[in-house]
Amino acid sequence: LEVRRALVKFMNKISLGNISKEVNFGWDLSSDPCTNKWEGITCDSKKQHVKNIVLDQKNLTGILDAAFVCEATSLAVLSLNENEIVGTLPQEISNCRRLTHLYLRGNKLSSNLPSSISRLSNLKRFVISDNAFSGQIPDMSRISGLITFLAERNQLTGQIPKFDFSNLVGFNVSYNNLTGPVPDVKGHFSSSSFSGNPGLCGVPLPSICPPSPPPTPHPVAKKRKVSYFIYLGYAILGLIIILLLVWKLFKCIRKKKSGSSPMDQNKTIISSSVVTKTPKNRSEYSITSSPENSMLSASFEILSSPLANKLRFEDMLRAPAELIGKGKHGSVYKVNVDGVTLVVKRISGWNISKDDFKKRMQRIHRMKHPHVLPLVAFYSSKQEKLTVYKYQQNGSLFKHLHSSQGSKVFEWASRLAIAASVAEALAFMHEGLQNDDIPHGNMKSTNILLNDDMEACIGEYGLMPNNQDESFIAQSDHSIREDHSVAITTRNAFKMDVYSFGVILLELLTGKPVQASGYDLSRWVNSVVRAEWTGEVFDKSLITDGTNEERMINLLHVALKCIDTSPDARPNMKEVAFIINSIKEDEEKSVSAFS
Ligand SMILES: Nc1ncnc2c1ncn2[C@@H]1O[C@H](COP(=O)(O)OP(=O)(O)OP(=O)(O)O)[C@@H](O)[C@H]1O
Repeated sequence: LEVRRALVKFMNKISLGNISKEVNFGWDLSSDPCTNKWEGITCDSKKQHVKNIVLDQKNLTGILDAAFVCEATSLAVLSLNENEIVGTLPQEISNCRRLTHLYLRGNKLSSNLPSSISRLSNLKRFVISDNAFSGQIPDMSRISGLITFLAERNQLTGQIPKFDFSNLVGFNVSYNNLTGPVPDVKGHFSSSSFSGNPGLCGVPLPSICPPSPPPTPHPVAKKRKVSYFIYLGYAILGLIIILLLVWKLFKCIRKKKSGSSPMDQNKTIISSSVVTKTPKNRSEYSITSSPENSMLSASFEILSSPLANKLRFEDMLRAPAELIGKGKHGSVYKVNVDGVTLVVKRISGWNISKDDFKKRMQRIHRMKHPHVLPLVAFYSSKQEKLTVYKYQQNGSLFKHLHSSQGSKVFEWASRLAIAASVAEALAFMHEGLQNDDIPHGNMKSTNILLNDDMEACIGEYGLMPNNQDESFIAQSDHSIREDHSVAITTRNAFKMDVYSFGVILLELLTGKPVQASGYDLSRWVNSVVRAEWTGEVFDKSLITDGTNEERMINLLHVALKCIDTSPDARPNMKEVAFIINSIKEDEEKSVSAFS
């Protein structure tokens, strides 16, 4: 029964709940996959174990949940060719230990191939042609029985790993972005197996590889050469130390003479504390060598916060910085200044003038709400925009919901409290900033932070370009990009926040992370609800905790309204906050009635 349940879940996910209603299709809990011959399933002769699942060309548009399908531990053939399956090929595919044939040709699968496929030791045929897989091909050299590897027309990169070409009868990696030399195919394959990869070279391709580095010298000569280099290294090191000392001495004398500003010191300190990328060892957010050097402090604005009273820009830049995140919209550093831990966000890719950014930050700062993380300070120059917040050691909502350390704190009452406070805070910000056209722009569970009392605070408000910059938003917000009905206008930018808030509600209710985009989760929930399996949507831990299902359904309805494909049909945040608060009040009443 366990296997049957897992297979139904697999089908539910891969078909997005649109399971065929045809008689004899099967794939439901009331029949048996073997004796009732579910569509596409072949079992062993005793009709006890599922051996093959072949669902080619079945209009499947969901995601492939390998953990569920691999509960059928005898599975040997999984064939899902010519569908429209999205998402990734999950690591759990290696749970299908007996798998011999995996066919995924002609789908919309993307992202890296899981390294776990190298553990599928019984694999004979592996076909992933015509998808959008990227990243490196995992090492499959240990799969001795592999006879076919077809991966043409994907976006694979890196070098071709080791294969035993003498065993392979089919091999094709053409039309990817692979690089480096073609391995020795022992004459088994022609150039058509490798063509369409501009970075590949060598036989059987016409392009010749650049000469390899000269052969390593004879051991004795090499040893002599090595010791020569060691001595030379010492000499250079000595010279560098002497030069450094002279330079330091010179600097001290000059400082004494001219009483130089502490700014001069930043150049070295920042460079050593933050990853360097740009030439001349400028740090990622080093601004000292920019033309605006003299205006450095002027561009840094400390906002009235008890935290920031003593904060100086120089100290912040001088402090050791740890890179804790690098997203599409910038890098985030954790910095400790005089015992206070701060988070500095370096915003990238936003063409906003220094003055506009300054006005925007000041405007946002005036909107104070207990559930919005206050800006401690910001820096705005032509090239650089930085914002400073207090570090929240309890981390983000994302971490608590989805990381393996996910704590018990996240029972229903906490989730409801988080939903209510975030909705209220967002409603407050929307109301105050409507006329200034400043929505949040990037609402997601990593931007909901939990303060010392484990209360939710919205972080990074308004750090996204205004929606006038259509291309930026279109790239950055998948939910919007996928939401074809949305023309990106100023008017519905606030409704995009509502959509994203709806996705956060779905994360709270389902306990499932957003996969490639918020749209995936919305689509899945919508499909399950349409199929009248609403109960299936909810996080198992909520169900086992005995959470009141009616209130969960009420919150789910709010979420579904928020993620309506038509922005006009979505409620505004004030309405959302009102309903969530009434659900919360109901909950509190019922709890006090029981206690
Ligand atoms: N004030 C803060 N305190 C603690 N952690 C924070 C704070 N601000 C951000 N973080 C965490 O730092 C990490 C990186 O933040 P960042 O904003 O770059 O990530 P992101 O939201 O996933 O990406 P992006 O904003 O670029 O789309 C996230 O995990 C986020 O939860």
